[in-house]
Amino acid sequence: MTVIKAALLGFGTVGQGVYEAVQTHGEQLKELFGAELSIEAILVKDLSKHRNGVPETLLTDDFEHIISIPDLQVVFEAIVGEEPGLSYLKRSIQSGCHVITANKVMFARHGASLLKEAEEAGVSVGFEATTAGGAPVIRTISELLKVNRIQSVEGILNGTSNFILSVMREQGLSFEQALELAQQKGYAEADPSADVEGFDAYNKLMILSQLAFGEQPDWKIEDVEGISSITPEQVTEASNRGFRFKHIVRAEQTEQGITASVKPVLLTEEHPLYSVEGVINAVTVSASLAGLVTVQGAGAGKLPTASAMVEDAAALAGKLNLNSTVQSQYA
Ligand SMILES: NC(=O)C1=CN([C@@H]2O[C@H](COP(=O)(O)OP(=O)(O)OC[C@H]3O[C@@H](n4cnc5c(N)ncnc54)[C@H](OP(=O)(O)O)[C@@H]3O)[C@@H](O)[C@H]2O)C=CC1
Ligand SMILES: N[C@@H](CC=O)C(=O)O
Repeated sequence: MTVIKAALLGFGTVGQGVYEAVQTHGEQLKELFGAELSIEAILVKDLSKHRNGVPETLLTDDFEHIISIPDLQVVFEAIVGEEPGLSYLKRSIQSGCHVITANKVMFARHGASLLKEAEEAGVSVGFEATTAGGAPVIRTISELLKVNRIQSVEGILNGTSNFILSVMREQGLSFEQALELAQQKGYAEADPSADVEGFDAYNKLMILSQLAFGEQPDWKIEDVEGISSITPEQVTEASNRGFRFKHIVRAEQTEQGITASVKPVLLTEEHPLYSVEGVINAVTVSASLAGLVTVQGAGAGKLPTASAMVEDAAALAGKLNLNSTVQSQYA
């Protein structure tokens, strides 16, 4: 059987979601590609961990094993931190693979150079999953607003923070209880301080700024404010007065350059982001011709994030090599 060989780096919340999505939506992918998308190997850090629902023979802790798979065409990356993700993706690009990443920490800092390397190598980089999970904000800006000049982007970009603020208000949970729930649901980062101190939203804003304005604002990481100091009493008092705390990011093109902010804000019912609740993210783009365009959807979690990654894979239809009748060891 003709297969498109793919590898998966990381088998945590997101990696498991990608594996599941490829299995449950294999027919749709096959129809798009005219061949089966086959996950040939999965890179993990700790081989001794018990993993459900995946053949043990697929697992490896050695990237060299992955990169030496003959005719490998697609590498999905869902591991944590700048390195080794960046090096693995560079190696994959140099080997002629298309890469698809969810790793925003890495992509916020190195996305522009990775995209350049990929262009030179004639392959593509999918990064929809880096920003706003399953809500297709990257594709909306990069493919549907190509002629428009983007004036600003504003929104809620951290699912964990929005979830915490929502359940503190709705269910009267403490900050710690709400965070624990977000962790159980697979929304939070491995180090959740990235979520609640605002750095995750900061990284996503950097990615959007690069995409929308071709550059990132020149500002210091100390300017980022998270939600960790907001108390249940403040949430309740705000709610009684008709306000909701929301963690809002904003970047705007001005004559002086790009200005940006990442901070909690009190919103009234009239504000469009007031009713964006739970793990949902929303981004409003102000575009020169289209006006205000809002994209909204689940900003974190296993399947919404996997959705963004397999949709990036779907965008490779027509770019993949289907001439070889490659034999998968599993087909
Ligand atoms: N969770 C979410 O909703 C979203 C997460 N992301 C991003 O996706 C990426 C993955 O997130 P998530 O799945 O939640 O994270 P997890 O912590 O659940 O999983 C991380 C996976 O990466 C593996 N890993 C970590 N370090 C290495 C390494 N050095 N070499 C090989 N494998 C490694 C781990 O291996 P092992 O299992 O052996 O420990 C694990 O399988 C992160 O960059 C995150 O920021 C993006 C959008 C949404
Ligand atoms: N921890 C992140 C996961 C998705 O990017 C979040 O909560 O938004």
